Amino acid sequence: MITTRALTKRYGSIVAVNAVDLQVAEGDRYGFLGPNGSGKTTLVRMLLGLVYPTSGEITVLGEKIPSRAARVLPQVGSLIEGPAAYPYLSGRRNLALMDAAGSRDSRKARRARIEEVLEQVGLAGLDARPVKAYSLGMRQRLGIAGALLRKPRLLILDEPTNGLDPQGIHEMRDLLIALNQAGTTVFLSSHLLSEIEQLCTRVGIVDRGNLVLEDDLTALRAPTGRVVVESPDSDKIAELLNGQLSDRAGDQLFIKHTDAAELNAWLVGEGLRISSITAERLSLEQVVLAATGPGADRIDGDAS
Ligand SMILES: Nc1ncnc2c1ncn2[C@@H]1O[C@H](COP(=O)(O)OP(=O)(O)OP(=O)(O)O)[C@@H](O)[C@H]1O
Repeated sequence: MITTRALTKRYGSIVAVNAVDLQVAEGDRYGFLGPNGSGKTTLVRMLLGLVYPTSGEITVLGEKIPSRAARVLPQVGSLIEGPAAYPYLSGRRNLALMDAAGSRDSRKARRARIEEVLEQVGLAGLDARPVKAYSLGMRQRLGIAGALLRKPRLLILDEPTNGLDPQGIHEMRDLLIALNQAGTTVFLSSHLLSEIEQLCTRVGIVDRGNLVLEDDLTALRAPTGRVVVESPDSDKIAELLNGQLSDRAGDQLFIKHTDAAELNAWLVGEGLRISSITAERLSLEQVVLAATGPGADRIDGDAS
């Protein structure tokens, strides 16, 4: 769906995007995660042919960008830096104007398409109020509705939840998951760890213009090979499993073992009491910290 090879953008002495190799597959919900100023907007703009790379290659839907942008972009919906709309016109009128550009269908078909996208984004009951009276969440959804008019195979969204309240963030997440399940590949940038963790199937982590890690979330969050055991008998367990004990924090023991159920059965068989036992998995935050080092505290962990 999207591939970049050694994609680089320099602004004078600033390297905004540095030799990035990106791989987004059909059906992904891909989260492009990085702190403010790490080059996300620049990369998104390059994907859409709005900014020209200094060097490197971009392929979107099998075609080179920017040279073949005119062929590809009709199949791509996008939302960058807040949706643009005419503030004194209604949402429907705005969508009609977006749709009019490039549509040869009948008026009836166009009206039906507008109602369909409004329904998709949860704005079916929209009245005649001008867009300037909308909440930010409504404007954001109207922007997505505009992006959906062309029934895109791919949605590219730059910080789609910026400025939304927790309810708005929740609705946007549900909307993007529903669109993805209906067949649309979603690529979005964000500086919010929790947003990516809750929404995405694949993640690319960018730090100061460099893609430092790219993988499926399930692979990043796979079991580490340790089991975390909490027990009032932690001293006895630590003694018994001395060779396998990898770490300890009070009554919490980190034991080298791949099967929590098996270990549990064995410990119980030894007459030891277990408060909790689970296979250890890293949080996305731990993965990001490991990939980027101390600078990663600039990525916000909290979406609210
Ligand atoms: N047109 C420009 N001219 C000069 N420098 C730019 C330009 N656009 C971006 N930059 C610089 O490139 C770097 C990356 O910026 P970019 O906006 O792509 O990051 P970002 O991760 O999207 O950040 P944010 O989330 O704040 O938008 C920054 O240092 C920025 O100052």
